[in-house]
Amino acid sequence: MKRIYLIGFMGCGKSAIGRRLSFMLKLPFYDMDKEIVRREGKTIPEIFEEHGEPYFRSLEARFLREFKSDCCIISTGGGTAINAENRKIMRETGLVLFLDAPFRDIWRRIHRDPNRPIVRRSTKEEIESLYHQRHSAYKRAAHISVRTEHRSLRQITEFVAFQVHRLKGE
Ligand SMILES: Nc1ncnc2c1ncn2[C@@H]1O[C@H](COP(=O)(O)OP(=O)(O)O)[C@@H](O)[C@H]1O
Ligand SMILES: O=C(O)C1=C[C@@H](OP(=O)(O)O)[C@@H](O)[C@H](O)C1
Ligand SMILES: [Mg+2]
Repeated sequence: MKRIYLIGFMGCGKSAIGRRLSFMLKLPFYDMDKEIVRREGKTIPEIFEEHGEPYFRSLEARFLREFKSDCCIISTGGGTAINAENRKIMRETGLVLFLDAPFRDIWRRIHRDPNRPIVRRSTKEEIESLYHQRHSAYKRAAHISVRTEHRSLRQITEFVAFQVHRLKGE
């Protein structure tokens, strides 16, 4: 089996669902943000502040270009799927799932989080506009879209696991 990628806007649940899915499917889990933080020895806000956003984007692209393992779950960052080369790599090396959450759920989850530099530097209106701008890139990248509204983490994880089994059986 190839890789399973979770994509979507900040706060849609990529990290939380990826971790649960890895327990459920007994597959290794990689959270791209955490891998980048570990390799750089800096937090995401520190990387943004000290080196700028383009440098962070180059680290995301390099992670995908150089990553070697198969049969694993990868939670991307909210901006990963915006890059065309990243989309191509993900679609060619795995199954790409878009966690499609409504903006009001997203905003409730992220607006007070100090670890997301894009949220820290923007107004609610700017984040909402970014949410709409990015939506089509997520749709383009994804093999499957999963609507998360009114669903618990457990329900979403079970649904994603079901989709993975279904596709494996085809
Ligand atoms: N469907 C959901 N129901 C309840 N809480 C959720 C749901 N999706 C995400 N969360 C919570 O929202 C927060 C942000 O989720 P996270 O996995 O960090 O998002 P992402 O990695 O996509 O930015 C976490 O505390 C997570 O547990
Ligand atoms: O949407 C974005 O551009 C970002 C999302 C973050 O990941 P999450 O989607 O896990 O919050 C992290 O990669 C960084 O703060 C930039
Ligand atoms: Mg995350």
